[in-house]
Amino acid sequence: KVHHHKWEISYQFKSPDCLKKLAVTINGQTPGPTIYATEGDTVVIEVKNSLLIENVAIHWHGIRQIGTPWMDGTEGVTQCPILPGDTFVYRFLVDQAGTYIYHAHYGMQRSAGLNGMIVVKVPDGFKEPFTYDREHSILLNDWWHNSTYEQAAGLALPGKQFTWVGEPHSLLINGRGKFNCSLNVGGTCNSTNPECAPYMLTVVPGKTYRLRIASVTSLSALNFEIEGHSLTVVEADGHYVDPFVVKNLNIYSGETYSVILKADQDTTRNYWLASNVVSRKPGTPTGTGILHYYGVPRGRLPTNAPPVGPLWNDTMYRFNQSVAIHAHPSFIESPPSKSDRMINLLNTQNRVNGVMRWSINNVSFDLPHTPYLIALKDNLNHVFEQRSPPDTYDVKSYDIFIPPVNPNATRSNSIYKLEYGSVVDVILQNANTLTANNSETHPWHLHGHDFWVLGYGLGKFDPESDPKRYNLKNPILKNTVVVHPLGWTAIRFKADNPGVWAFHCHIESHFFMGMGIVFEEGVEKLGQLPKFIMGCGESKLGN
Ligand SMILES: O=C1O[C@H]([C@@H](O)CO)C(O)=C1O
Repeated sequence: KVHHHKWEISYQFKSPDCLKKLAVTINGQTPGPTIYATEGDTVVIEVKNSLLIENVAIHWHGIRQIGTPWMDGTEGVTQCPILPGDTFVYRFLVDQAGTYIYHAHYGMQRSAGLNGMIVVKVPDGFKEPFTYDREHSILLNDWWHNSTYEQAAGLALPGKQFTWVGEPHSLLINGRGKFNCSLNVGGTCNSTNPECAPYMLTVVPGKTYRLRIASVTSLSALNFEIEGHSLTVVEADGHYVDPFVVKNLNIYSGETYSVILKADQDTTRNYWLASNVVSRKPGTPTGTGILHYYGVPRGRLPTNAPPVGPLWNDTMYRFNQSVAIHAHPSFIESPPSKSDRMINLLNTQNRVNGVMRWSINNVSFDLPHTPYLIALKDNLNHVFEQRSPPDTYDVKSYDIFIPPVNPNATRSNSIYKLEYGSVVDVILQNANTLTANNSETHPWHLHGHDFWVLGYGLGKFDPESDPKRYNLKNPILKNTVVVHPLGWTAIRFKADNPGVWAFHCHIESHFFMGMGIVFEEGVEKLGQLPKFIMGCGESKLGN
């Protein structure tokens, strides 16, 4: 089956947290419409860019784009941006049931509001390893009142002019939050605006629900809780997991989960849905919604305060939840037992010519203006640096517990070329930032593949002993994985999807500040590239 969608992207005034702000919308909405399809279907989205003076590109996060690498929607990597007034038609196969998201992948545009969910159902007759009566989708986000231009410009300024984006003003649940309007006297905040009425999840007593939960936050790691109810985690990034019960779910930007919720508590009251910042010192109030028991007046708020989540700096709590996730016993896809190449990536915060950057093995990533896919196919070798970035750093002696001894890094747009069909291990190592006694959480997202999560550690990765402890028995497959503060995460994937694929921290400001790399594999296997992805930089429309 082919699903056709017609989207117009435009700026509109929106009040998701009660304060009026220009937001990038899809057909006037933010979040955008949910895309529904069944495994094996084709989705066609005709995107018209009606932003007045801004380009756009849309990434289908978690969709592997096997055979259609030019549909990945990553500006600078797989396509030229869509110019104002132009229309671009995305067309791709959804080959794997599960919960996915879409969002802008151009500059820091995602945080302006261009995001939404993709729900891919299992084919008729397929039995999932759990049952439920109904399903609902919950999209979590963080939200700022200043524009993404202001944010991006501030991050690019040198020295003291550097302006960090700061903690979000609000947390949104399905595009709804509540800013405290008394802090905006004389402004445009209106707490009675129906646009910021809390999201209400209505449940019928005794019924069972599948909640598809996704995070498109620009910065925040979140903890999601439904007051008084436990959640059974059953899916992560499109893969069934061995079910496990949590009081609340830590969810990092770019991740998706399905949880099972039973409406089995006191049916004479309503309960809070709560989204709290974890892993950074919170500066944002709890984002709330309502779990509404059918029969209770909709407007009746719980009289108690909403849940505040775990301690924000309880890394162990989050680490333990990460390691609790395993593949479902009936759906184990075993990883190859060995890898052909090991890439050790050290994540550090640095300065390059006075500008604050993030780097990987001391290389801070810059996107070129000619998309790699086109440059590689057309042998435009001069449009990006041809020297490969380093596969490793001084793993043995680098001290991750102190600010970098050499705070300088270089900027480069060089890429990693992978042998087609080879098995690649990547070990991501977090270190101390430029500030003493500080290390951050980074969710890394790989385009074009799912990878096995072989292991997590806190502290320094030991290349001798840690690989011996890798989970090769029932590792989960994911497209986004967290690296905990001062910790490491090891993943394995097969480089078998011809194309060029970004791999980066899903914190939007961090990728903007250089925290990412790009893999190339098997581009020579691709036929002629479609012309409509071309026309920018040195890629000529007529090529
Ligand atoms: O990239 C970042 O910069 C700031 C801070 O380190 C400098 O202001 C921060 O918290 C980040 O995550």
